[in-house]
Amino acid sequence: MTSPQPAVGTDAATPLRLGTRRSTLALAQSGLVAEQVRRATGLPVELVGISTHGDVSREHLAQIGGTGVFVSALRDALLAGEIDLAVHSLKDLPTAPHPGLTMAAVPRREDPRDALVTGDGRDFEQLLRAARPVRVGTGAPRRMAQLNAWARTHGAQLETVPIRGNIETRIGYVRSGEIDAIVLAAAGLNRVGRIDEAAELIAPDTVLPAPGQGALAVECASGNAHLTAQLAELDDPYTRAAVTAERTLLAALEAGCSAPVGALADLPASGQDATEMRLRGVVGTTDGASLVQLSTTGPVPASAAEIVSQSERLGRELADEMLAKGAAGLMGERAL
Ligand SMILES: NCc1[nH]cc(CCC(=O)O)c1CC(=O)O
Repeated sequence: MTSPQPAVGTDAATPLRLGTRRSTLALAQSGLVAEQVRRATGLPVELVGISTHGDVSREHLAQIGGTGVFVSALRDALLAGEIDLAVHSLKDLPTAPHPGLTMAAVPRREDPRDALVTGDGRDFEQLLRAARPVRVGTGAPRRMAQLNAWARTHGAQLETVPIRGNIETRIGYVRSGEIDAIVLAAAGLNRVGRIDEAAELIAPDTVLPAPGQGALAVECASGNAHLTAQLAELDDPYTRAAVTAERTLLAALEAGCSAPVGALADLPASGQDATEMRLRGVVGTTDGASLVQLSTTGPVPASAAEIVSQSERLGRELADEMLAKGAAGLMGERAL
């Protein structure tokens, strides 16, 4: 994985060290960003594999707090100066900024939707017509709430099975027939080259993705001003605005990373002429019996300065409306 170091004494540029986990998805994401960084800086970039306790003990990890452990190992390496930059799935990052680190770039987001992989290629509604409860592999409260609500509109029943592991392992449960379907982020499937295996890309009107889903965050040490400026070239202002609105909504609902909150900011009108940004949000009980789903619109930020202020305002506005409709009570079930 590590490309050859330039021999000592040569005048080859010192490579930028991009820290990455070794999962297929992490390597794919890091590889994509490494290529963009090479183009933007003209510097060589080497991938540095970071092993985490979480990679060693996955079962335990799921119980002690999911992907947070992976994020921390990369952040520790950044703060220790062992690596220069790290790439995270934005949806795995806590909403609070991390002291000493800067989110230097949010590259252009790809498909934010959830995808459904099924054993026989049937889509969700076809599966619901089966006589027995459909077994869907997901432990995410957000997905459980919205899939259960969807099943209810068809008078059907779901059985959600909390499966764990990386994308390959999860698809394996469907292929072996242990479960009927699995829900995965389309972006992740796409990055590992398996999007063709999706039976359905789920419309956000039915299942809103996790805040930040499909987007990446490129992080470096705040003190590294030169690199921060170079990485800014990778930033996509529109993606930055959208994920800022989504993550502000999440934070304002005071929801943790595993809370049943879906959010998506997009442009309801297509193309360059869009003047409005729409933010949709949902919270619900995991059984899908109660959902609070609302949307609001605001102006598309016209400048870098407006991205933060306008997107944050949109996120807070929608959170206030959702809280007024009882959102807090629905999330409260997590404490039970
Ligand atoms: N929860 C783990 C995780 N974190 C990011 C992705 C996919 C990539 C992305 O959303 O950018 C996934 C897998 C999944 O939810 O299917």
